[in-house]
Amino acid sequence: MPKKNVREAALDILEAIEKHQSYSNLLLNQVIEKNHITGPDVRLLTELTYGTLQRKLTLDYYLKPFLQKKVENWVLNLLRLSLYQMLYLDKIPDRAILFEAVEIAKRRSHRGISGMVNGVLRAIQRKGVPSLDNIKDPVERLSIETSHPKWLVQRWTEQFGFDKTKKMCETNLIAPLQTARVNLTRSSREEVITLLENEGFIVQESPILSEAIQSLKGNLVHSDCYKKGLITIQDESSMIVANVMEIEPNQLILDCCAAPGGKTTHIAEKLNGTGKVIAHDLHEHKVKLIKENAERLGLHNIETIAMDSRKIGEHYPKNSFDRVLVDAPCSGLGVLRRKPDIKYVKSLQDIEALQTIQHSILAEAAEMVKSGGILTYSTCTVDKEENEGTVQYFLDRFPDFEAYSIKVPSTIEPFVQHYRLQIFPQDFGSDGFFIACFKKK
Ligand SMILES: C[S@@+](CC[C@H](N)C(=O)[O-])C[C@H]1O[C@@H](n2cnc3c(N)ncnc32)[C@H](O)[C@@H]1O
Repeated sequence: MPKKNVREAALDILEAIEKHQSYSNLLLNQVIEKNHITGPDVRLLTELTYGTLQRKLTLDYYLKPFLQKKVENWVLNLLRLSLYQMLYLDKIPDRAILFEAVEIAKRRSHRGISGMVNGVLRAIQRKGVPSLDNIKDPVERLSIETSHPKWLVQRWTEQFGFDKTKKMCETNLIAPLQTARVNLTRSSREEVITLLENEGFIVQESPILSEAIQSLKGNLVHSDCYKKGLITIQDESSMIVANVMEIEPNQLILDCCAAPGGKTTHIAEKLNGTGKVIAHDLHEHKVKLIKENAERLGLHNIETIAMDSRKIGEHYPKNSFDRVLVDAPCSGLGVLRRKPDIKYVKSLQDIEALQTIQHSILAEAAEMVKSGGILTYSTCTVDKEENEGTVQYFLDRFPDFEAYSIKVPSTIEPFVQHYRLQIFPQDFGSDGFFIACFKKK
């Protein structure tokens, strides 16, 4: 198969994202595979795609005075892609950026378009981009400067204050470190670090969790340690969830929203060969991912079922599980560093619709918990109404549960407030995340 030029591949991905064909991370992997892109080109493609997407609103602000009339979407994306390189990447000379942009425009269209692309980029080179100081409203300025929609910056400012919002928006522009969880049923963190170093990776211990490692160089998915089931790629915030569930040997645990199985497998590891985790997700193809992960990690105490967790009451007797986890489908506003497209497509209506689903799943999950058992609710989002609102809904609706103060490692303790934990991306450099526990009386 012919290899596609990296910039053209980036443009394809940007366009597909805008047409809502898929999420950026999935599209990137598909394009890398399809075009046999390898080594430094993978890094460049990732940087170009994520960088341009992350900075979309800022780039549009800069481009606006140079565009006389509306341009086709692919042309706008080509201009964004080129300007991103001109402004944020110092290793690529402007003349190379302009040359590539014009060549792509020529291949895709007629002379008029390539001339216009050339003209706009040259004008920006000559005149420079407009200053952000022209924006007087602080919320609007933060929105443009960090490329988050204004409604979201406004909402976060009302919920958490301007300073916290500013830090969050700025952190969302920084690529996260890859982190992994060591499968402690098979190895220790020290052993895995040595093995990975022998493979040429540069890794270090996580300062916040004893089973976590951080990769400073190299994609751990390609390591032998990963293939042999010694590690799972997982964000540190996600790893906190199984840590607060107070898992003990021989427990029966229900994971209501489990695919691809990051937390299911962590729970199974904590059960250390005893007990059982029953893992649900909506569709068979998603459940398959949990099975594959369990097999890779050599975990035999996991049972998977494709099921709508809004109907679990039809499948199990009441009060049958020691622990129940609802790692709910959510607005995902805590993972904007990994999925920048989310910030442009999620709306207030989405948050409300997701909350309704969360309420239904929690209502069913509540019935499943044994007396004295713990129900854990978590999301990878930062939104007070979605998270705290759901907690309040639950406590009001289920008086047989009480808010249960979560027990976290000492490094995370200062962040627990009112029994629950809202992690911001700037707190530890991990995903924005929310965790609350309820104990059945
Ligand atoms: C946040 S993700 C779960 C991530 C997973 N717990 C992990 O750690 O790998 C939420 C999951 O909920 C699933 N989901 C959404 N609605 C559901 C429902 N009604 N019943 C069961 N699963 C559902 C989605 O398919 C998605 O896989």
